[in-house]
Amino acid sequence: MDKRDALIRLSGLKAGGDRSPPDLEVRGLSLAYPDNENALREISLAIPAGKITSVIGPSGCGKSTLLRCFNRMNDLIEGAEYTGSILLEGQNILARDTDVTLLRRRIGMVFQRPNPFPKSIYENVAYGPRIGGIRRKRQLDAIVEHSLRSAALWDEVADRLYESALTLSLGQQQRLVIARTIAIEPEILLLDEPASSLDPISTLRIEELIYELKHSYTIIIVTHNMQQAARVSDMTAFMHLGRLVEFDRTDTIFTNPSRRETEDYITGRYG
Ligand SMILES: Nc1ncnc2c1ncn2[C@@H]1O[C@H](COP(=O)(O)OP(=O)(O)OP(=O)(O)O)[C@@H](O)[C@H]1O
Repeated sequence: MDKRDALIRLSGLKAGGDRSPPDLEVRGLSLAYPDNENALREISLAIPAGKITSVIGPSGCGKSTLLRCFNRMNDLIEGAEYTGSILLEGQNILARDTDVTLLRRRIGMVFQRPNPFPKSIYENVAYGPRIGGIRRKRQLDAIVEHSLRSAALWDEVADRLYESALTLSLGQQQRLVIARTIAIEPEILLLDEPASSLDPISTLRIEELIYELKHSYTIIIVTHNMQQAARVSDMTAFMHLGRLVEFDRTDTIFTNPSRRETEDYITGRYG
């Protein structure tokens, strides 16, 4: 089995199948936590495939909660209850019988703070493919190199692959986490404020990387940083108090929003 076959097998794609990102559509999604009945209220939106969608809005409006619905991370929160559906290629991923492990392979997530494993740089990236059944060193080497290159980190770490990931700078760690996510070939990437703990230069590198990655993935990014949303995304969703207020092309949201609440937020009148 060559590397591509291995990746295809891991991602559940058909052999020789295309890598065009799948459609993702949210329909009437509501979510309640025990102490917040309206964390999400009747959200509906179609995430365009192969594009970057930003989710913006004031603190506590439900951005991260929405993001976590896409790979069922809210299942891990006791008492979180949701209704509605999210269709991935027409199949409701919120259905009880969804294989959540496979789903999380198809929809990878990167969190706010880099969370590499306390292992070598190589092991961080090889871990997922190995769990997925790839054992041959040559194949793993190829996946590690490809993933690190895709995450724009290879040149900085090629000669120190067996050093601890914790010796990397925070910005490098976040790119490593992105490489680790890419290594299992997801189709969709969820990024929850991926640059918020980074310095401006590392932030710029992550933004450039996100922009590059959109050629291969559908990306949904939660950000507090409106300039970042304006710079990197094709589409922007503005949320407030658990509702989706407006969803449109990013340039429209930032230059000619149709809702007063959106305008107030992007012009800094609140939030
Ligand atoms: N694990 C949880 N348990 C209970 N309530 C939660 C949990 N996570 C979030 N909430 C609540 O749900 C609402 C939405 O939170 P969420 O974190 O999704 O908002 P956010 O827009 O991402 O906020 P921020 O920008 O501050 O990260 C808030 O009222 C929050 O207190």
